[in-house]
Amino acid sequence: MIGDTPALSPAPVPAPSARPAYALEGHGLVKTFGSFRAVDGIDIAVPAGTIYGVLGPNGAGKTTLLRTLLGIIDPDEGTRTLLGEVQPLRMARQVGYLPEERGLYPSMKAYEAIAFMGALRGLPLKEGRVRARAMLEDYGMGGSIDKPIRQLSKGMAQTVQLFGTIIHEPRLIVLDEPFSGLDAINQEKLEALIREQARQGVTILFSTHVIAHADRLCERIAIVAGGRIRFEGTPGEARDQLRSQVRLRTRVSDGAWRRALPADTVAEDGAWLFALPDEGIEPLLRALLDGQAGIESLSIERPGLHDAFVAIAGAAAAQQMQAEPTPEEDA
Ligand SMILES: Nc1ncnc2c1ncn2[C@@H]1O[C@H](COP(=O)(O)OP(=O)(O)OP(=O)(O)O)[C@@H](O)[C@H]1O
Repeated sequence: MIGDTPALSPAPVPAPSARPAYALEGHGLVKTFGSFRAVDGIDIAVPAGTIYGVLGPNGAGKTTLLRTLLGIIDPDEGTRTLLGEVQPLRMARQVGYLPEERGLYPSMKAYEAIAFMGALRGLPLKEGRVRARAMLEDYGMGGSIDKPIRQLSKGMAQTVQLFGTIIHEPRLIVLDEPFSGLDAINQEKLEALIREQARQGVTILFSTHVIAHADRLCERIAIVAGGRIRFEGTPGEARDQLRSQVRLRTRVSDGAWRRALPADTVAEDGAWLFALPDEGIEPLLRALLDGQAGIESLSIERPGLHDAFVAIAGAAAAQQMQAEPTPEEDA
């Protein structure tokens, strides 16, 4: 949405040593629409230079949270700091924001649209045009440089908007559901682009309802449901909230060894399934060997981020996420 650009009153870029530890901070944020609390008391801190994911189902409050942090909407309660500035809009030229509702002028040529978006964030048009052409060329979209937006596929137009979001080389990039509407190849390219920006020291904050992207990309995540953060930490820490599962297959179906299996063991697809015991696997292994259970296979399965999400945000929220359309359906 090109028009989504606040009035600019740039603050000077601080020297690297003066840069804040957190690119974005929110404390006690509340945003209500009527009596509905879309953001219901959120504390968040996005470390500078990290890739940070806000993960949650539709309606969780992700967009409202991002917009509140950016200063596009004001919270009813709480405070926020963007790149060390308590008035977020003062840092607008240092920020690239890709809103969920995409939109470009259909008659504008692809490179012009990118340069125009850069100009809205203070980049001279001439420089923007040069950069835009190079970006499209490097990305394998050289054939689309001079095409009007209306002739581009939805995914290509989205890429153009993404380039317009980053052309002015912001220090903070905020992307609202950037993967939706992209096919698998372009999702991969976007992941690579996000990693490359992070390598250059840019902070990336993105929202998603697709757990795999967050799992692959993010150093830290916040799981949001019902306007609240239910978990904050690394994807690994989210997984650690759950115990690993043991999957055991035996050649012998019964025997005294069965008493060694934990009480919560269930049978699934011809295997025994149970949570890894607190004391580890060795005592159980010994009992199985002594009892001649005939171990066919035994695996310890670490929970995935999806399992952690189910446990943290609740099965209902996870089901809602699974019901989301695939990129192809989305396109
Ligand atoms: N301007 C508004 N007026 C009234 N209700 C709103 C407004 N903006 C958001 N909401 C409501 O607040 C809740 C959170 O919306 P939000 O867009 O922040 O969620 P989200 O997690 O980004 O989900 P989605 O991915 O579907 O956009 C939703 O129930 C939504 O209907």
